[in-house]
Amino acid sequence: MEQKPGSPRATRSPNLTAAEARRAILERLAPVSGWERVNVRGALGRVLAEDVIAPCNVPAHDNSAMDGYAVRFTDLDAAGETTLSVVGTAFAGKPFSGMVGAGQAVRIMTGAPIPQGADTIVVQEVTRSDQGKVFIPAGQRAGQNLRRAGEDLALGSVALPSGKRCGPAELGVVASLGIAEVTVRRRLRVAFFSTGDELASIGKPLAPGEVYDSNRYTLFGALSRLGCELLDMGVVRDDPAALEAAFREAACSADVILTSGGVSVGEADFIRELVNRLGEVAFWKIDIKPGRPMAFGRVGDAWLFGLPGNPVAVLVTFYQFVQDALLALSGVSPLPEAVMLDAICRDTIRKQAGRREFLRGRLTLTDGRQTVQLAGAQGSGILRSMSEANCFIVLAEDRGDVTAGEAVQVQVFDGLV
Ligand SMILES: Nc1nc2c(c(=O)[nH]1)N[C@H]1C(S)=C(S)[C@@H](COP(=O)(O)OP(=O)(O)OC[C@H]3O[C@@H](n4cnc5c(N)ncnc54)[C@H](O)[C@@H]3O)O[C@H]1N2
Ligand code: MOO
Repeated sequence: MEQKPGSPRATRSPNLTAAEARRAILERLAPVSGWERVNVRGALGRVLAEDVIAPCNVPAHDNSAMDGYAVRFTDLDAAGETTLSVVGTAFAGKPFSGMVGAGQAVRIMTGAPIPQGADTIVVQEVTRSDQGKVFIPAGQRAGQNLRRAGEDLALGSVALPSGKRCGPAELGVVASLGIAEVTVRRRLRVAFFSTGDELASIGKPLAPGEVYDSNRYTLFGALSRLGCELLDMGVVRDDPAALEAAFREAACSADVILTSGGVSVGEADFIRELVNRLGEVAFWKIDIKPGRPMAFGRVGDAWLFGLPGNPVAVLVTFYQFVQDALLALSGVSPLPEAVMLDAICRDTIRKQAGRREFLRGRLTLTDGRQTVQLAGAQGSGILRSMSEANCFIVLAEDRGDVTAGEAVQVQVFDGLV
């Protein structure tokens, strides 16, 4: 259809935007089927295939949040000091079995069950004790310093939902319920290889014009952290027959195929053509930098991500598109949201409007304000600045140059829990 000159579509690039590409990928993907039972430690990094229902309350009983005295609130003088007789001691794991009667208190430790009759804990530091008596000052609140049974996880409730990826906190939650095994989705199988005649394997001297194959190690790291089952297929030469054989083998053995290199328009860039023949290329150009040529599609029953060869473009496309796709295929739901922050940019940056740019940045707190600066040179072959960065500076499509002192959005690399 003809476009009116000046209308937004008339000037629009035929490539997808980053958001369109993410959507196009994610709307096609459904989680792999298949599950297994694993023990608590084995659940680290795995995705729950069913809800974990609490078989008990956590905590199992009302208990004290502080070291102090368990008392009856009605005994306390609101206006002055109250003297109570100490009739016993309650430890975590060694409850006081008697009853706290009128005018009585029980010495209690953090975590110890609340003795019968008591309803309030007075923290030790505000009290005095002498010869079996404890003196409680005015100003206590009814029910203070108590942790209720089930206040963390209530019996019968969903402690962890299906689709949750287990990190350290989830392992702790499962263990706190006394559960020894959980049901998780099977691991995603990912086959990956580097393409290029110039690639040399590490440990060998470089011939003229060669570079060491670093992308396969970067991808190994990124994929291992996601808990994928890996099929490392090495380096495949820029030879259509060798590439076809590699794709066929990968498609038979994996859910996902990841390649790097060969997706641009050079004479040795065969990937797109080949995938179109063996399956389907859904798209292969995104208006981003770095990482503009990235092919997404299918080969046989496997999903294909043909990442660009430049080492930084590999990581940018992996984090912006592939990682969430792999998580979605692994059954993670909902997908984790990227941590985006506003920060004052300390550098001036030239930016071409019409594409989304991801720059490597270092985010710091300077004089109480979040500020970010470029983490070194930004060429898409310069991996060192990636290793020195702790965030991407994300410049949206409609943004032009950034002048030092302006606010920018950053995407923080790491989650903690
Ligand atoms: N005429 C055009 N040229 C290029 C375009 C374009 O649109 N038109 N796009 C540029 C962009 S952007 C990128 S990114 C690259 C992507 O090209 P390829 O995916 O075909 O990648 P290669 O040409 O194979 O390699 C690019 C670069 O990266 C090095 N490389 C490749 N694999 C590895 C590896 N496993 N480990 C380390 N380094 C690797 C390779 O030696 C090249 O230097 O194309 C631009 N050109
Ligand atoms: O993907 Mo390229 O320059 O955008 O690295």
